[in-house]
Amino acid sequence: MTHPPPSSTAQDVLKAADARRLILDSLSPVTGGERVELHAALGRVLAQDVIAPLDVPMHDNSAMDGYAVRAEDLDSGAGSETRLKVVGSALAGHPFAGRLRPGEAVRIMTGAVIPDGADTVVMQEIVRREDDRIFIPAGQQKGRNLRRAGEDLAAGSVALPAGRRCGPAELGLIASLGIGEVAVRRRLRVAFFSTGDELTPIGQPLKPGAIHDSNRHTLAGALARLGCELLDLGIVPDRPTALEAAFAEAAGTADVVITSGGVSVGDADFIRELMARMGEVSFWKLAIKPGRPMAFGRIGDAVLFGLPGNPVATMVSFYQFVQDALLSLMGVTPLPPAARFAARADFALRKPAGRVEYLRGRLLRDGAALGVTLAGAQGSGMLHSMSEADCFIVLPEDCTSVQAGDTVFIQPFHGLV
Ligand SMILES: Nc1nc2c(c(=O)[nH]1)N[C@H]1C(S)=C(S)[C@@H](COP(=O)(O)OP(=O)(O)OC[C@H]3O[C@@H](n4cnc5c(N)ncnc54)[C@H](O)[C@@H]3O)O[C@H]1N2
Ligand code: MOO
Ligand SMILES: [Mg+2]
Repeated sequence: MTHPPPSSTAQDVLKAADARRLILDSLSPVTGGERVELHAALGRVLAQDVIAPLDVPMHDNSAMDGYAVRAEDLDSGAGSETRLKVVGSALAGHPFAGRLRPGEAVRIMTGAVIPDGADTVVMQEIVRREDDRIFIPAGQQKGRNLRRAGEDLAAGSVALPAGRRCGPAELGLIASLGIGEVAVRRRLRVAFFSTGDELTPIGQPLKPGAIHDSNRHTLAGALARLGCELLDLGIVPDRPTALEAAFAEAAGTADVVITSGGVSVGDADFIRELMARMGEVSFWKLAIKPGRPMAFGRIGDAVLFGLPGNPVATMVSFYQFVQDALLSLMGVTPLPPAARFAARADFALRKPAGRVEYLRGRLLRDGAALGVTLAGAQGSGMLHSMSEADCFIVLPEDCTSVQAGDTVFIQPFHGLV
């Protein structure tokens, strides 16, 4: 296979934001879905709105442990305290059966249904009790300490919109509605393989110049966290026929194909040409570091990402471009905004203008302020500092230096996956 001469003209280089937009604009969600039981819905994307079949909460209930009373019995001014007779009790799950009459109160616990006739709860701490009598200071407000029926969700309203990815809060909310099964989009099928003659699976001896394949394991982890169905196609050598067969198999079975390595301009870098021959491809030199080369395209209906081989470049490309693309294909709407926070740098460095740099950083909790330090050496093959890091420090294209004390932007990893 022949290669076009390496090109390094400025117009080849795309800004990260433009590449992201180009990718997202070209994608639409996969079709098809299934119904799953609630316990299996974590990480899944709702295919339909979830409508509340009942009010949440279902009844007016108490927000405090105390006494349910009738506000009109109380002295609302600065006068003397009110004396009431305790005629019964209401606990969560055990409503008071009767109706409150003038001069009466019911002992009530948090979550218990407000008895008929009562309209206010007075918290226990401000009430004096003597046998079955209570004394309430003047100045209580009508309607205090009540949680109204339907105040969280009214029956018939949209509890969760289609396109929402279910996290713990969504599972709890769906359960609170008494719904045990939800309609979700089908899982995204993602095929992935590593490319490179030097790559050796764990457990096999390393020949001279060989290394263990790590990218497949980082990708498997990142994809599993997103809830994708994984098709691990292993290691494929730098041989066009082998790569072509792997692409054909992957594109025939998966929605998305992700490869790592072989995407630059070296003599064994065949990915871009193969993708172009088998389908269509936009090859980009991106104005970012690490992760400069990346191939994006399609073979048939399958979306392809040819990620750069350097292990940290693979991860940066995944988090900056692939993750949102996968969420979009999974049907997530709206995509979560990129979480960026300002932090005080405790390091100094210089960088050339022109590329966004994603440095591996470690957050420092320095009193109320957020600080950040470098997580270690920043070579694009160095996974150790990636494992030490809990955020990317994002230095924009036009930044040329950072001084200790400068404000920089960070992306926490927990916002990425
Ligand atoms: N003349 C140029 N050379 C390079 C450029 C460039 O613009 N002009 N870009 C550099 C950048 S930036 C990167 S990143 C790499 C991308 O290279 P490839 O995608 O072609 O990847 P390989 O050449 O196959 O491998 C690069 C490096 O990564 C190691 N690797 C690959 N796969 C794995 C894996 N699965 N597990 C662990 N390590 C892996 C591989 O052994 C190499 O060391 O190109 C630069 N060159
Ligand atoms: O993406 Mo490359 O990692 O800048 O070396
Ligand atoms: Mg290469």
